[in-house]
Amino acid sequence: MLGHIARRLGHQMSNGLKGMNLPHVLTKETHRHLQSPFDTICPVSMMSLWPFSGKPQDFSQPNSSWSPEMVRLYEHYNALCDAENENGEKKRGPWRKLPSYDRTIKYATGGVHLSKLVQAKARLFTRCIEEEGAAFEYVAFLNKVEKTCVCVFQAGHLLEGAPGHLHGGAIATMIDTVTGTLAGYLSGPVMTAYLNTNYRSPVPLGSVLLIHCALDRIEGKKIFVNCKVTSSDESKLHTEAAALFVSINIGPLFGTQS
Ligand SMILES: CCCCCCCCCCCCCC(=O)SCCNC(=O)CCNC(=O)[C@H](O)C(C)(C)COP(=O)(O)OP(=O)(O)OC[C@H]1O[C@@H](n2cnc3c(N)ncnc32)[C@H](O)[C@@H]1OP(=O)(O)O
Repeated sequence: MLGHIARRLGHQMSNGLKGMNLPHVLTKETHRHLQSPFDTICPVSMMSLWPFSGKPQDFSQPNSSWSPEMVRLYEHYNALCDAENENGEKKRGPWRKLPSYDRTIKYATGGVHLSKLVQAKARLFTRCIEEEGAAFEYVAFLNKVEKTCVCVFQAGHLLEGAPGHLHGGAIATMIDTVTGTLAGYLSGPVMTAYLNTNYRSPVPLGSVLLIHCALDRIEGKKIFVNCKVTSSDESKLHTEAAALFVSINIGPLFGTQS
C-alpha cells in the first residue's frame, strides 16, 4: 500500500503538488529527500523509483529460479508493453510492467506505531524471504486503459499449506497485493476494506499461476476489484475473489494528523 503512496506522491510532485500540502504530509526527513528534480513528467515506471535514495533492486525481473513457463509468460506480457505505430516505430503499448521492491517508502515514519529499528528493518511481506524461488516469485503488469492488472506468480516451497499444496493465506496475500496494486494505481492511496475469497481448486506447490484483476466500479471513496486465479494456461480456475479498497488520507501513516 505504501508503494502506492510513493507513486501517488511522485504523481503529485510531477503535477506541481496540486491539492497536496506537503509539509503537513511528510516528515522532515522525508521532505529532505524530495529535493530531486521532479518538475518534469515521469513515466509511471520511473515515478515508482522515488523517493528511494539509491536505486532499489527490482525483484520482478527473471532469476534462475523461474521455471520456463514463468519466463514464457513474463516474456509474453513484457512484449505487450511495446507497440508499433503505422510507420513501424516502437511506441508504448497499453501494458506496463510494474517494478517490485523489497520495501515501501524508506522514509515513512509508520505513524506513531513503529520504532526506528522496526522502520529500518521493515520489508514488504511478499519480498521478505530472500532465497530466490523459495516463496513469492511474481511480476505484475498493469493496463491502465482496460483498468486491469495481471500477475504471473510462481509459488515456492516455503508457501505450503495442505500437504504439497499452496497455503490459502499465501494465495490471499497475492490477491490482496495485485488487487491493491490496481486500486492504488487507479485511485491513489488505498487500504483493503474486505477481501472475499473463494477457493475452488487446490494449487500444487511450484505451480505458475495467472492472477487476473479488473476494476469493477468506483463509488466515491470505494474501489471494487474482481480477481481470478487460474493455472498458467487459464484452463483451471483455482480461486475467485472480490475486494473493496477505500481511499485513505495518508497523513496518519506519515505520523501527522491529517
Ligand atoms: C504486484 C506487485 C506490486 C507490489 C507493490 C507493493 C504494494 C503492495 C500492495 C499491498 C496491498 C495491501 C493492502 C492491505 O493489505 S491494507 C491492510 C489491511 N487493511 C486494513 O488494515 C484496513 C483497516 N481498515 C481501515 O483502515 C478502515 O476501516 C478503511 C480505510 C478500510 C475504511 O475506512 P473507514 O471505515 O473510515 O471508511 P469510511 O467510514 O470513510 O467509509 C467509506 C465507505 O467504505 C465503506 N466501507 C468501509 N469498510 C467497509 C467494509 N469492510 N465493508 C463494506 N464497506 C465498507 C463504508 O460503509 C463507506 O461506504 P459509504 O457509506 O460511503 O457508501
